[in-house]
Amino acid sequence: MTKEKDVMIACDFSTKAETMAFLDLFTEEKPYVKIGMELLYAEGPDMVREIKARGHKIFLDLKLHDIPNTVKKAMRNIALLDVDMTNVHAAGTIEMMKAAQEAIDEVGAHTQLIAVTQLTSTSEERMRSELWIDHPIADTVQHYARNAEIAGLAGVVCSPLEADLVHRVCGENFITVTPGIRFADDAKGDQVRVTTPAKAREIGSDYIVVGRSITASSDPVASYRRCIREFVKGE
Ligand SMILES: O=C(O)c1cc(=O)[nH]c(=O)n1[C@@H]1O[C@H](COP(=O)(O)O)[C@@H](O)[C@H]1O
Repeated sequence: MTKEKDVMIACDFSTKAETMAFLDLFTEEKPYVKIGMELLYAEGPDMVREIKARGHKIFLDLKLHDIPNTVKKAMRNIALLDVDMTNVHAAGTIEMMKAAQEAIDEVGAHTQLIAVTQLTSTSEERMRSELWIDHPIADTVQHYARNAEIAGLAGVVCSPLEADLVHRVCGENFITVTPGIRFADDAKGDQVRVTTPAKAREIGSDYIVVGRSITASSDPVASYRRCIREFVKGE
């Protein structure tokens, strides 16, 4: 079975006006968009409904991490928006991830739930010295992915460098959504575990999440198309 691959644009803007002006640039395609905390906290859920009504698929990235009961209730409200994808932190435990999935199932939404394994801005050194996680990052990612699978989730967020490792433990149908994407000549910024769209394809990511390499580009549509060519089409 060939799985769908796609490019998600991280719309990390602070206002609706900015976001809509950005999306208006795309006259020929309807990119999969990721809406995060910055925009949701500023503009509220109506913004999500509006972008959905314009025909975009939406990954609502709110990274829930709390006690199971609170996460379940919050996830119910996300599920009612019927977005295509949303996420929690795998560090919240299997019980918390199960509670989140239950909320989606109870609402009957088609939303795919995925779990963040280790943020792409985290290094192994920082995990050891600050978080006291004394395991290689790849092992932690694999272990958290397995926990997400046990909880019944559809996949994980991980670095593109780890997509293959995740598929090896959780199978090819388990979705890998991978931020930490940069073109070879781009600045890394706050990201640590990064690679290019072409390399992400080679390693086996299912979706790449691309923010600044598209949104801060002098020609965002051209940069988006470059991601599609390199990652989806393998050209
Ligand atoms: O869940 C995410 O989307 C996410 C997880 C992660 O580990 N790393 C990560 O960068 N992200 C998000 O992916 C986007 C990456 O943006 P750029 O670094 O600008 O490409 C941001 O919106 C982050 O919030």
